[in-house]
Amino acid sequence: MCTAAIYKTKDFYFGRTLDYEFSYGDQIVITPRNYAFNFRHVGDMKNHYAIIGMAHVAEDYPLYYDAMNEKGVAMAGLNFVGNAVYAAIKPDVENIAQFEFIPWILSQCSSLVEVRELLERINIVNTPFSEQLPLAQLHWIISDENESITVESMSDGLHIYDNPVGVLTNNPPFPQQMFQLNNYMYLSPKQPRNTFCENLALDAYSRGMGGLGLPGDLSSSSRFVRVAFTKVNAISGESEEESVSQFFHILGSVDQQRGCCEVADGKYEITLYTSCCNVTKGIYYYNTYENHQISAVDMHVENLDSDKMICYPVIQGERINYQNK
Ligand SMILES: C[C@H](CCC(=O)NCCS(=O)(=O)O)[C@H]1CC[C@H]2[C@@H]3[C@H](O)C[C@@H]4C[C@H](O)CC[C@]4(C)[C@H]3C[C@H](O)[C@]12C
Repeated sequence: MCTAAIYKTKDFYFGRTLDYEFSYGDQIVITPRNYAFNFRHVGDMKNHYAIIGMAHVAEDYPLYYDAMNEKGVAMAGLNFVGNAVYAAIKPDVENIAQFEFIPWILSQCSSLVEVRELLERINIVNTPFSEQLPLAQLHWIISDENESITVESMSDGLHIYDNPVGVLTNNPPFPQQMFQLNNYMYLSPKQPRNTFCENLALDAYSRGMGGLGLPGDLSSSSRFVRVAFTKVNAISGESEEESVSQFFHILGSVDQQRGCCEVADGKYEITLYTSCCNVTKGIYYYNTYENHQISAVDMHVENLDSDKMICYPVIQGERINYQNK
C-alpha cells in the first residue's frame, strides 16, 4: 500500500509513503536538463526541465516512483493492482510506456494546465521496461500548487479526475474513494455535541471524540479516509522546518509497521520510505523505515545544465541523538 498527499503553507509540499515488502533498490535521482530521455515510441528528448525524485536506476535510466520538476509540478505512481490496464500502440497519439509517464510529464509541463493539455494526446501503452522489470500496475496523482488530478488507465480508457482533496492511496478506483468520504462527513476535530438524545446525559469524556469512527486499519480505502481527514485538518507554522515536520506527521497517520500487514507467509508490508518534496524550492526530503532522521537533497545545489544523471544513495540506519554521552 502507498499513500500520497499534498500540503500548503508558504511553499507547496507533495510526497508519499512507499509501502511494500521489499525494495527494488532506490536512490534519489536528479535528471538534469540535458540528460537525453529516449522515449520508446516518440523518440529522443535532449533538453527538458530538470527532475528530482526517488527512482530505481536500470540501464542508466531513472525509473521514477515519485518526483517533481524545477517548475513546480510533482507526481507519484501508486499501486492500482487489478484495475490498471495499459493500451496497445495507436496511430496519431503520443504513445508513452507506463514507466515513461513520470519523465514524460515532468520534463515538459510547468503547470497542471499544461499537464491536462499533454494528457489529451497521450496513450499510456503496455510496453514493459525489460523482461526483468515488467509492467507495474499503477495510477498517479499529479499536482501543482493550484490543483491536483488523478490519472487512471483502465480497460475502458484513460480517466482524468480532479482531485480536490489532494490525496491518493490504492484500490478501489478514485471516484469510489472520493464517494466514501460522504460516509464520514460528520467527523470533526472539534468535540461532539450530544445530538443522540437530549434526555440522556452523554459525556464527551475524552479528547478527540469528534474523530470517532475514523477507520484505523491499513486497507487502502481506510487509509484514504484517514489521510484525507488528517490532511484537511492539518495546521502548522509557515517555516520550512514546521511545514516539513507537519508533512511527515500527515503521512505518519498511515505509516505501516512491520508485522501488521502480512502479504505472504512471514512477509510483511512496511513503509519503506516517506518522501516530502518542497515543490516550490526543489528540495527532496525523505526518511525510511530504518532511519527516522529526515535527509534532504536540494536539486538547485547541482549543475542542472549537465547531461549526466546525479544519484544519491538512500541513507539507512537509525541515528540516535544521545544527550548524555
Ligand atoms: C511497489 C510500488 C508501489 C507500492 C504500493 O503502492 N504498494 C501498495 C501495495 S497494494 O496495492 O496495496 O497491495 C511501485 C511504485 C513505483 C513502481 C516502480 C516504478 O513504476 C518504476 C519501475 C516500472 C517497471 O515497470 C517495474 C519496476 C519499477 C521499478 C516499479 C516497481 C514497483 O512497481 C513500484 C516501486
